[in-house]
Amino acid sequence: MSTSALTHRVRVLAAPGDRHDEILTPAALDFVGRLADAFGERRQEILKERRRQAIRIAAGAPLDFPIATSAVRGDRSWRVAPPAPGLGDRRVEIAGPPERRMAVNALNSGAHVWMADFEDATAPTWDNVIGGQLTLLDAISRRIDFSTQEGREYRLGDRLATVMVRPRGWHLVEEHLEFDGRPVPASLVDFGLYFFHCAQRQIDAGYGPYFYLPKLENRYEARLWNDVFVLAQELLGIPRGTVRATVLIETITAAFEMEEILHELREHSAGLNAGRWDYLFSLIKTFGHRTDFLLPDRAKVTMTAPFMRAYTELLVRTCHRRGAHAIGGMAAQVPGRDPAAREAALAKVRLDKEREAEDGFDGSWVAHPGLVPVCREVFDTVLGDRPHQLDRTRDDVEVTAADLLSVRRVSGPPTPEGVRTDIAVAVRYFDAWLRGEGAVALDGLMEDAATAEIARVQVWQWLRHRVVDRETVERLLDDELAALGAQHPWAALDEVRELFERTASAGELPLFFTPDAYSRHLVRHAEARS
Ligand SMILES: CC(=O)SCCNC(=O)CCNC(=O)[C@H](O)C(C)(C)COP(=O)(O)OP(=O)(O)OC[C@H]1O[C@@H](n2cnc3c(N)ncnc32)[C@H](O)[C@@H]1OP(=O)(O)O
Ligand SMILES: O=CC(=O)O
Ligand SMILES: [Mg+2]
Repeated sequence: MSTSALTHRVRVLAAPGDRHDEILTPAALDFVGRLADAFGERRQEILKERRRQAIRIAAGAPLDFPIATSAVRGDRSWRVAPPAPGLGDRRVEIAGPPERRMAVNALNSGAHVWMADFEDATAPTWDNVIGGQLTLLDAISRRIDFSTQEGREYRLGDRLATVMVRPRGWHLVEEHLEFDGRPVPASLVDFGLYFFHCAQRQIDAGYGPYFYLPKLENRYEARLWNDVFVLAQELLGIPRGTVRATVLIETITAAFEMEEILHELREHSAGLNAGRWDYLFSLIKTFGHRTDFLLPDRAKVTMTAPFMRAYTELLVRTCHRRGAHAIGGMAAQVPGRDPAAREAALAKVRLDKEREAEDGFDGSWVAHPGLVPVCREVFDTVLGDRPHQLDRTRDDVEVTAADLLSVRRVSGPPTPEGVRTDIAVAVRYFDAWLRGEGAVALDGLMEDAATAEIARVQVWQWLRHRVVDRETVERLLDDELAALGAQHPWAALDEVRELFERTASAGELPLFFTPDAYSRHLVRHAEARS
């Protein structure tokens, strides 16, 4: 692709970092500029529609499977594209931020897929965003090997996981890149830079440019992604249909449009994933104002809760009817070092994966290399030599709108320990995120942006329904901040307090904690460079 007149409309507003010029080439910026030019307005429309939908629901409009698309659901003839090279067998997928050490570990972990994550597991500092692109470029070009000062060697082995990249969601912008004086949608930055530098390299290596798409709320958002793929392939002369993308069903509204989302993306679809943590967050956020949606401690809302089960059962049935992989969600446990805690974590992960494999999922996510064997073992037992179980069409599953929303059966107030835990998680995670870490292990659990969203939105909900009083929350917040300060003298206590107060205890509920926190705390503007 030749650079075009768009280059001067794209500006980098950040100080040059080490090797950033390898990613921010004029041609790559031009490519991202073209995507921003073509899709920036539609992204705005999508955000407006999200707000309109939230208002409709708050005013009492029922959520249901859309009547307008009943023909798509009723037509048994369509299927998604067949699995692309490297995506036929996905029984174990490991997620993690695109950081060099983690990348080598994930690629060598024995998992079939590495989900390189710019969304829930990455705090989007400019260094993390461009560093992540460099990690991907180096990994895919097989020049990522390195040794640490302590003499530890990180070398890619012979059998590597297939790379799938998760760009940031439509709600975020990248303020260090401007197109026509406006920040570029973060989704287009992460997707565009990876696609520009690595799509052809991946094809040459026998794979392709593969993606995970986060936080979609409806079919129009899937259509937008499909159009992005079509244009991106056209611009780089890559055959249409080379891209594959797995959509995370992780919002309550998307659960009502699973078939439509597959249909929109069908020539590029690589199935659906049960993004259970954001799903729970979305449910609370969407219906937080209703007392019948009051949820107790996070630990009590498990995947066997009827409404969570309805969601995963529907996901498997929907995917398999359309020839698409159904990928399970993230069990939050990480192994840790203490042998007893490790055993307990492994047992919990095993149970979770067993349920998924028996329900018909074709594979599932793990958060840590130490969990790859258990996930593999469970899926090996169910799949045997078969790469997947697409033939299990789950015609026995019937899920209604009421089933997806049957929260009443688990609803109730929190325990004092549940309240304390959520405040501790939010405080500790916000501190890590503000320092550039998007995923952390806290008390044996993986915490990331999705789980932190649950923590803060639960506190908001409990305050709103007065099942917890403000004084208690303030006292616990003080305690947690004091404990954090004692443990980490460098912690950004004032910023964390402010972030918590704005997102968990303010009267109005911000839709995400990340956009505003990003603008206030992670953006480091410098003179425009191009
Ligand atoms: C809700 C969702 O969206 S889930 C998906 C998004 N979330 C994620 O992807 C989180 C993925 N997991 C992680 O980031 C990490 O496991 C954490 C942060 C939770 C814990 O990491 P650590 O504290 O480093 O764990 P631990 O000390 O046990 O790690 C041991 C080794 O395993 C590596 N490791 C741990 N997790 C991963 C991972 N997901 N991918 C690759 N390597 C990993 C570490 O880098 C470390 O390697 P090293 O010895 O070479 O330095
Ligand atoms: O992205 C995954 C989730 O559970 O959220
Ligand atoms: Mg998520």
